[in-house]
Amino acid sequence: MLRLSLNHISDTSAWTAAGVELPRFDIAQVKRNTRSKPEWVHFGAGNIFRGFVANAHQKLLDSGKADTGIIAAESFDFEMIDKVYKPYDNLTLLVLMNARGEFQKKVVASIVESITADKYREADYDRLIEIFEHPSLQMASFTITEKGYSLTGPDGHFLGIVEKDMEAGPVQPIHVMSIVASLAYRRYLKGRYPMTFVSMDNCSHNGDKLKHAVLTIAREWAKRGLVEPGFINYLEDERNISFPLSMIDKITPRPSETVQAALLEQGVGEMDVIVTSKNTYTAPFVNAEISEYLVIEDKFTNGRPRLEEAGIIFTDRDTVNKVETMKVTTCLNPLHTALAVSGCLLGFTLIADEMKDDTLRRFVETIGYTEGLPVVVDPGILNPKQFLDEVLQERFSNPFIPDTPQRIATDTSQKVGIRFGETIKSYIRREDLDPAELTAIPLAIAAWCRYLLGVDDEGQRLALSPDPLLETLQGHLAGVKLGDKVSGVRAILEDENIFGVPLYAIGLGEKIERMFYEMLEGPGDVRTTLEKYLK
Ligand SMILES: NC(=O)c1ccc[n+]([C@@H]2O[C@H](COP(=O)([O-])OP(=O)(O)OC[C@H]3O[C@@H](n4cnc5c(N)ncnc54)[C@H](O)[C@@H]3O)[C@@H](O)[C@H]2O)c1
Ligand SMILES: O=P(O)(O)OC[C@@H](O)[C@@H](O)[C@H](O)[C@H](O)CO
Repeated sequence: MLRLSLNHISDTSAWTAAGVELPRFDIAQVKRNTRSKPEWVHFGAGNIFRGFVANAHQKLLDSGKADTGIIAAESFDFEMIDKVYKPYDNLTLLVLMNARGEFQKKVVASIVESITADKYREADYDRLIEIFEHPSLQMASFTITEKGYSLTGPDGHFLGIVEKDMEAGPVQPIHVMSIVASLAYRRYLKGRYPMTFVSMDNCSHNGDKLKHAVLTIAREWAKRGLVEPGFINYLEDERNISFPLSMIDKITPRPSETVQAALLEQGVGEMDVIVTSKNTYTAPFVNAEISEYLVIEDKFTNGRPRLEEAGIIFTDRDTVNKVETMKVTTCLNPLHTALAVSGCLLGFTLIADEMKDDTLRRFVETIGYTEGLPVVVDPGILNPKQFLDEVLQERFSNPFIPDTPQRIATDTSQKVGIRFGETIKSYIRREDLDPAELTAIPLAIAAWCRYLLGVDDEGQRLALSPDPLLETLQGHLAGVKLGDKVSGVRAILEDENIFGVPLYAIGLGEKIERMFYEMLEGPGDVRTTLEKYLK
């Protein structure tokens, strides 16, 4: 039985016989190079990082175009490092699946160190500081989910840990944004060396969001005299520290037990899927689709790996902004969220199965083609219609991609403003369009509110995916049952922090409420409401 470790992959013939591609570079040498000349740290050691970003870098290592690896830093869920990085020598088995169900298997070894950004693990934390004090460091990248950048809670006030970090200064940070600010401060003190921070999360203007969060923390420290004013200038000056925008796209589902079982049949063992106590789904393998796009604003202050030679597009800010707007607000993520909440309500556990359902297919086609495309931003480098065609006809429909509505429904409160609010804003801006005429987007929002009830379309209890606002949102719907004609749904819909638009002022609030109450009438009425509006 093959087991993922540096020792085991040295038996190349056994892995090759199992159809697994192996790294073609000298891992020990790259590890030594990285130790003495660290160039790239990544925060958020999750699936997309291992399945896409690390694999892209491996292409450079394999072809001799890079000689240092990536250092994975985990600031939130330390169990991942302890359970799927260290025991497997930081290796990942990447499984890419095409629409015929064939696996392309590859060992990704470009992550050569894994570190917990845990102030109680001194050796790790000291190494992180050493890395940030090193002039060679070119970039820190991030896939920490949208909520990772959030410093405030539902009430608009700073989170408790953020307040503590602001009081304590750069010595003992807990929140990932404080950790980053504090490491940047060490770099500033050491030599004011330049570097670049690249957010690769699915949020609009991700680089700006990262910059805003890091600067907010730093400014609070400066106000309290805990850092010098020069540090703020250092962070603000784009010749020192840059925060490019990016757009990342590759459907990377949670590791699936079906894939684990198939790997076992193909002779690869010890691939257990782990759900950590912080609810991260992780495994020694990552399963993903083949399609991938990563577009990054080319604004690096201390050099960068030649990732363009691994298929990554570097371009100007305006183009990234457009391509990200196209994907996150129109052509992929809104459709995903609509399938997520409706799929959970209707008992689906696979996105591809939802695409076989006529009503749900019509639902996302209407959001994409009918409501999204008229206001889509055309980035020039990718054609929105072709991108949408590929999403709907190939990517979502691929039955071998084990993606679940439950994964995508995670943190929906953090995403609806971007995924639906931006299109609604475009309808408000355009004189020839009226947001009140929209149908499928309000239906998706109504379905999300109906989902928050925690009762599926058959009237059975529904376990909801984690969401930082879940308690508050469910509080508005407390005691509401099927058949009720009153509820606190209006309080949810009125919250402009969530949707980014005043739904009632633009004639959508009442419409969504109406749809919500129709879905609430009785068992089966989520489906009948969707059918009624999507005829
Ligand atoms: N999976 C995909 O299909 C995909 C595709 C494109 C973009 N993305 C982006 O990448 C993000 C991560 O996706 P993934 O598949 O790697 O998820 P994952 O669950 O495998 O990993 C999430 C990572 O974020 C960290 N994290 C979670 N909450 C955090 C917090 N509050 N503070 C700091 N770190 C936190 C976790 O510890 C983990 O390292 C997504 O939220 C999205 O923005 C994902
Ligand atoms: O990762 P999230 O939580 O922002 O969103 C869930 C999915 O919509 C997302 O991961 C997509 O799979 C991804 O954006 C495809 O590129």
